[in-house]
Amino acid sequence: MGLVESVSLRSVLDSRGNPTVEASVYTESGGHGRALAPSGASTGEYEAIELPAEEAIAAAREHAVPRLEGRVFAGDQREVDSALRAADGTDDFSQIGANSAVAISMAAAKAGADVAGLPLYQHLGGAFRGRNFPVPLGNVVGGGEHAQEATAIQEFLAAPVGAPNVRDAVFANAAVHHEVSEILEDRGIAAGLGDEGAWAPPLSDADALELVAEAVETVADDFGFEVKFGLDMAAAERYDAESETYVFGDETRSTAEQVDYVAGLVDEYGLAYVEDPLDEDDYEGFAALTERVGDRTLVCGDDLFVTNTERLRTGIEQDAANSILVKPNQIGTLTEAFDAIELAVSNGYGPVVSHRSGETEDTTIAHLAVATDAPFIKTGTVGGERTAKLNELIRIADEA
Ligand SMILES: C=C(OP(=O)(O)O)C(=O)O
Ligand SMILES: [Mg+2]
Repeated sequence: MGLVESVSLRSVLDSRGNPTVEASVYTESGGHGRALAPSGASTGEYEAIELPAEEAIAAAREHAVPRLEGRVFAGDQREVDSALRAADGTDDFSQIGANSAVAISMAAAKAGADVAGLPLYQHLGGAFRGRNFPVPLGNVVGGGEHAQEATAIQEFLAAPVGAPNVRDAVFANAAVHHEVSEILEDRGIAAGLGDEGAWAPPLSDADALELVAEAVETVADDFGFEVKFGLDMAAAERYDAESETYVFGDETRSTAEQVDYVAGLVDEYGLAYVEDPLDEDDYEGFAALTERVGDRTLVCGDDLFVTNTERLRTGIEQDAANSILVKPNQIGTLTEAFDAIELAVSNGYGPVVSHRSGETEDTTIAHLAVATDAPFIKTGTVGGERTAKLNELIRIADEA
């Protein structure tokens, strides 16, 4: 039925104007799936390797495609993904590229769904999937590696935790984005947009915190439900291993000071979410912060866990966090992203399915979040490659 007949690969544009890998999978029965790889800028040291698109395509054509065509069924995701692993033969997909791997993995899932005549979320989630929808975390202000001359903290994320449905949540985030723009205009602060479509104003972190707090309060009043906010500090990008300090703008902090600082922000601003507050090697620092504030906010590991079950297991053993960011291209296959979610959930960690700063019109992560009943999805606020996922969530909610 769903035997893979052919796999084709090409290089296309991503949202930063860089080449990325697109895969098409066709089955003998006429099923088809197409998927595109995203790309990070503030990548974790332990992520699977993204190769230059043309290199990844050539390597996958040579090593992976022959192991798939006529040999695996598109609907059998584990079989597809273990064929990709076997074809690559390394731990980090450095042979065929995690970008080729993830594009093929997601395209096969879509071809499997097509053969089964099911929407992707239903194919992935099965008959017993949950009925919840993820709360979208929407990047409204940002800097770090995603914009020049802007905040040191990478992302300020609206979190409409009280929204009654996914549509209202998505529109609340867009309203926060508009509100931020109005406040900036009133204060005469010119700002461009960062890679993810967030405002990138030349503000200190302290000023940006005040501004976003004001914007979410206004929108919460307008919409009549609770809208909080959170942060992705992307602290690994700000950690200087030699001096063992974090440098955020004009401020330099020791690890203990960084823990104090973040714990203070959680209480001062009622933060719903803090991602990568410490360096990607600092399980201990994460654990110290989680002990302090883990009962009232999500402490999420992105660069810390890189969607890798082994690193997540270490985190679980050390009580390092209570949440994991899930980016399929960090690990290379949908199977391993699923495994990370399953391990997280069974240990009380909340999975947050996530886009990358370099994105495409691909909507797989919206389906992945719904299929796994993930409590949160982080996929921007405005901009076509972000709204592709947000609008897909609204469509899924309408049809579910
Ligand atoms: C989405 C992020 O950025 P990037 O894709 O650049 O890693 C992130 O750090 O969570
Ligand atoms: Mg991050």
